[in-house]
Amino acid sequence: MIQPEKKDIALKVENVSIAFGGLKAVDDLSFSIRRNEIYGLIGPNGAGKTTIFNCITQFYKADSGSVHFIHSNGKETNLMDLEVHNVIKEGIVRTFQNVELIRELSIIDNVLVGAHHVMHQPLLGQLFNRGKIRRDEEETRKKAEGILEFLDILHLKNFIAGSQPYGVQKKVEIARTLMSNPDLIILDEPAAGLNDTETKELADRIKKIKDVYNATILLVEHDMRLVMDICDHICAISFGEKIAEGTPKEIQSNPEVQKAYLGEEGELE
Ligand SMILES: Nc1ncnc2c1ncn2[C@@H]1O[C@H](COP(=O)(O)OP(=O)(O)OP(=O)(O)O)[C@@H](O)[C@H]1O
Repeated sequence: MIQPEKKDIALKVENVSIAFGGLKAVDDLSFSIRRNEIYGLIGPNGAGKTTIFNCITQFYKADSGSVHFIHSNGKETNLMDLEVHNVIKEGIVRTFQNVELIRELSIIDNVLVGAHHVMHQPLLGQLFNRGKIRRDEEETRKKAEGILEFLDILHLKNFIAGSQPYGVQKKVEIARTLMSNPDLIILDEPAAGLNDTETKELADRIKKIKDVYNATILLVEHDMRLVMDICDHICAISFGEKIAEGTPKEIQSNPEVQKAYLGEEGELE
């Protein structure tokens, strides 16, 4: 694979390792993601995909290695220096393997939760700037509605999130990430639980998100058709180690990858 130039890189994972007890879940893993690309992380069950996501977002602190995020203005941040709640302020957001919405709230309110850290005002500001706060809230609501429209679920905005089909809930989760103007969106198995039609629609949306929101996207996914269809580059891991990296075509024909998947349901087609 042609290595990207430094200025084109958005995320650089270098020699990251983490062990749980005696088990090395991620072992000296390195990869770089280009700005404004869709990058896929694949591997059999238990390969360490979610663990590396957690090491990037600082939910887990890696035992060794570094994770650098490079902003479009060239500023570089070692995410390992940050606490988990500060990672979002760098423009990095994620969705979870299992949808994590506030089930009792309406769809629009769930999306508005995604603007919380942008909206935060000190108490004195809240007392003296009521007009401005109202205008900000209106603007935020309009933005949320715009995102719901982009994802074709604006007509459902007042429905309770927990009452909606899984495909809709997944879209709401994605909508929430878009509220914070992210530079890097991390999607953990976005197609899990979706049917074929929903998966195709999701693939189309993820490509559009990349273009419309000018974001870089990192995803873990077992649905190989989705991965091969939308990813610009893919990293395949097995037992926490990188076994291959390249374009979808290169990954599909890689013998090591095929061996790792032998007997797995997710065939490389
Ligand atoms: N908090 C933890 N404590 C102990 N072991 C863990 C922890 N998190 C992950 N592991 C172990 O690390 C290994 C990698 O798990 P991980 O969830 O990252 O795999 P994965 O590739 O995301 O799998 P899947 O595709 O099934 O979601 C597994 O053996 C898992 O049991």
